[in-house]
Amino acid sequence: MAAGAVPTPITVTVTGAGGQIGYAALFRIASGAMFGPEQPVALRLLEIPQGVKGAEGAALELVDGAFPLLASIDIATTPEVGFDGANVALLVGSRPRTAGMERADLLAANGAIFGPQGRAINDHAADDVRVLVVGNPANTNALIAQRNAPDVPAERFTAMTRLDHNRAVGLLAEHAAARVADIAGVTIWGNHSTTQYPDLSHATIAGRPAFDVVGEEWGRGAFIERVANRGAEIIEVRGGSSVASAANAAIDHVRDWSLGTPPAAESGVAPWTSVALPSTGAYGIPEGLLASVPARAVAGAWQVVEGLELDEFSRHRIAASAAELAAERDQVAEMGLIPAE
Ligand SMILES: NC(=O)C1=CN([C@@H]2O[C@H](COP(=O)(O)OP(=O)(O)OC[C@H]3O[C@@H](n4cnc5c(N)ncnc54)[C@H](O)[C@@H]3O)[C@@H](O)[C@H]2O)C=CC1
Ligand SMILES: O=C([O-])CC(=O)C(=O)O
Repeated sequence: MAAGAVPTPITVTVTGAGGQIGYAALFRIASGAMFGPEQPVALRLLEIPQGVKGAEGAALELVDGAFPLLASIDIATTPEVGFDGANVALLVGSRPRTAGMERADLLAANGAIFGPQGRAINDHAADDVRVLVVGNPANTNALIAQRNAPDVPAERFTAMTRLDHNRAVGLLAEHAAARVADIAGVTIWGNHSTTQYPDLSHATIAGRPAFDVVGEEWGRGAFIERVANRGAEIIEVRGGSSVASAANAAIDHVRDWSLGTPPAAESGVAPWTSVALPSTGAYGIPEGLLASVPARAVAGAWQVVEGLELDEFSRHRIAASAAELAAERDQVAEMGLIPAE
């Protein structure tokens, strides 16, 4: 690109853009939080007819934000139009859980959304499309979308466990009275559900093993329970599911994917984050399941952090969450939501 030339806008399609997470995410995307302060964005808001007014209202307010990086705003009501030329697809649109519901209850309600969206991404999105599924049950919805998009490389489909990751880091920092910036090596393994395994066995706080600082009993007990049930805790306290922290995590996820995982802080521990990616069999997770693993983004692609030693506790927890994902996969296969192998 010639010096001083303006980069081509990145087209970001946000489904459920008229809903709560959409509302919290759009303004930050427009402000440059996702791709940096030099990169223009074209926003595409995909909604169903009942949600269009919300998207229209958000679009009016986006104009009123006078964001220098916002190249255009379009509203679509079909996935074919909504994903046309999309470079980044944030699949948020789906029904949120309310008090007393488990994620499995959402499979039937939301699974049907992601097949047609996967097909539209396959047929209409840009060749470099990158997909992040936020709508729950996120991992299995992402599997449905991915399996319905056979022409898109499987690893371009991801599901969001960055919120769990950020929760784990935030709660560890709070408990240890440490700085977030001093924490490294936290991993969320498995499903974005209560079977997830927030793992501190490789974590460090200012270079010291986290278990030496907070104790293994807390790190393998109350900590895991708190992180895995944080979504329900938020629903109980706020009266609705996480919104701003979810939007924040989605932006963190796509920003790292596009710009790379930031370099190590002073503690020197090579950083990683947590991403649900189609498994290639690493760490004993059955191939194809979208399970959360430790990963870093390099040159626009996620790389799984390899070679971490897992003790019996960790292996058991990872296998249990992977088994839940396999059961969800079998359930949606029975429902005809993913094509037969
Ligand atoms: N992975 C994660 O860490 C988290 C996931 N979530 C999930 O995110 C999803 C959205 O949450 P909220 O924004 O709070 O819900 P919301 O109900 O405020 O918004 C959802 C929006 O999606 C729209 N929608 C429904 N079906 C659609 C379709 N087929 N195409 C396009 N849009 C569609 C609705 O009209 C609505 O405007 C929920 O499934 C929630 O459980 C929420 C927090 C964290
Ligand atoms: O718990 C929910 O339903 C929303 C969610 O995914 C979370 O906050 O982690």
